[in-house]
Amino acid sequence: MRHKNQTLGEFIIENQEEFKYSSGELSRLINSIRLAAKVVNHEVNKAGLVDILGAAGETNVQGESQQKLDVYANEAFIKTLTNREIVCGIASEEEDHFITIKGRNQNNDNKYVVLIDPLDGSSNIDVNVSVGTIFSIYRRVTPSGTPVTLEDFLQPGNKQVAAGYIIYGTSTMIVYTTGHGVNGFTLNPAIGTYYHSHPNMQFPEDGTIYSVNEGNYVHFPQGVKDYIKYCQREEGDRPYTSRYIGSLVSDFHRNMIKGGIYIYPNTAKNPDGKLRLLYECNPMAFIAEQAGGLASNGFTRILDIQPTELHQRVPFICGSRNMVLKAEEFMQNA
Ligand SMILES: O=P(O)(O)OC[C@H]1O[C@](O)(COP(=O)(O)O)[C@@H](O)[C@@H]1O
Ligand SMILES: [Mg+2]
Ligand SMILES: [Mg+2]
Repeated sequence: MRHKNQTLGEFIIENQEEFKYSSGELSRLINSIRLAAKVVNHEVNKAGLVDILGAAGETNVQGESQQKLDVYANEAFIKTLTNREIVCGIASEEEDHFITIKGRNQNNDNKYVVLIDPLDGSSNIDVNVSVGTIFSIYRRVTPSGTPVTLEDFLQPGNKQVAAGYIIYGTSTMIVYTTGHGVNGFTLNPAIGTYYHSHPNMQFPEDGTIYSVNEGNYVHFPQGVKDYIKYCQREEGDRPYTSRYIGSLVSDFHRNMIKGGIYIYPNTAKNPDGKLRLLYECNPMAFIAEQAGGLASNGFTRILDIQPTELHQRVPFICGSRNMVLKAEEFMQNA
C-alpha cells in the first residue's frame, strides 16, 4: 500500500518482509543511512556560509584532491554506521583500505558490509550544483564471528542486497532498492522527514537525452564516437539533447525520470574509465536494472563483473534499455 504521506520509516517497516534475511538489520541500516544523509544535507545546504567549501588539502587513494565536503561526508557516514553496530565493515572512496567495524561488546557478529561514495560530483560542490552520495550493501560471505576480510567487499554487483543514492539538489531525495523495485523519498526539510514521493521508479525504455563529457571526445573508443554521432544525427527523434551535469547521481536521476543514457568510457588517459566499480557503478547498475534500465561496460553486464580491487575503475554505460543496447551495438561493431 502506498500513499504520498507515507514516510520512509513506515515504508521500510511495511516492506521489511520482502527482504529475504529480514531480521530488521537492513531496516536499521537504511535508517542509519537516512540519518547520515540528513547530517550531510544540513551541511551541503549552507555550504557557502560555513568553512566547508574548497579543498581539504589531502589527496585520496585515487590521487584526487579531497574536498572538505568529501571528508565531512565520509566521516558522517562512517560515524553513523559505526555507532549503530549493524555493519561489520565499510569501504569508502575516501579511505585507502576497508574499515573493520566491531559489533556490540567488540564482537564480529554483524552481517553487512557497506561500500560508499560519500560525496559524488565533488567538482560541483563549490559551484552550487547538485551532488550526491552513493551506497551499496552486501551480506558478508565470511563466517560471522570472524573479522571481515577483503573477500566480503569484492563480491560481484549481482550479490548486492540493497543499493541507493542521496541527491542533494533542488530538493533532497533518497532513492533505493532492495531488489524489489526502486522507490524515491523526498525530504521535507521543515520537519526532517522523508516522504514517499516517487513510487516504483522506471527508466523509460527509450529516451532523447545523452550524458557524456564531450570534452574528452577525441580520446573516446571509436564505437563511443560513432554512438555520439548517431545521437547527433538529424534523423527520426534525433538529434538527442546533450545534458551533462558532471555529478553521476544527478545525471542518472534525470535520465531515469526523463529517459536517457549516461556514458563514461575508457580513454587513452584512463584505460579503465574513471568511475569506480564497487561504490559508483555497481549500485547505480542495480538501481538501473530494478527500474527497467541497463548498465554495462559496452560488452559485459556491470553486475556480472568479478571485482579484483577495492578502488578499481570500469567504463560505464547506463540508462534507458534501448539506448544502452544501441550504444553497445556501436561499441561491439566498431
Ligand atoms: O569531470 P568529469 O571527468 O566529466 O567526471 C565527472 C564524473 O566524475 C564524478 O565526479 C566522480 O565522482 P566523485 O566526485 O565521487 O569522485 C562523477 O560524479 C561524474 O559523473
Ligand atoms: Mg563519485
Ligand atoms: Mg566521491
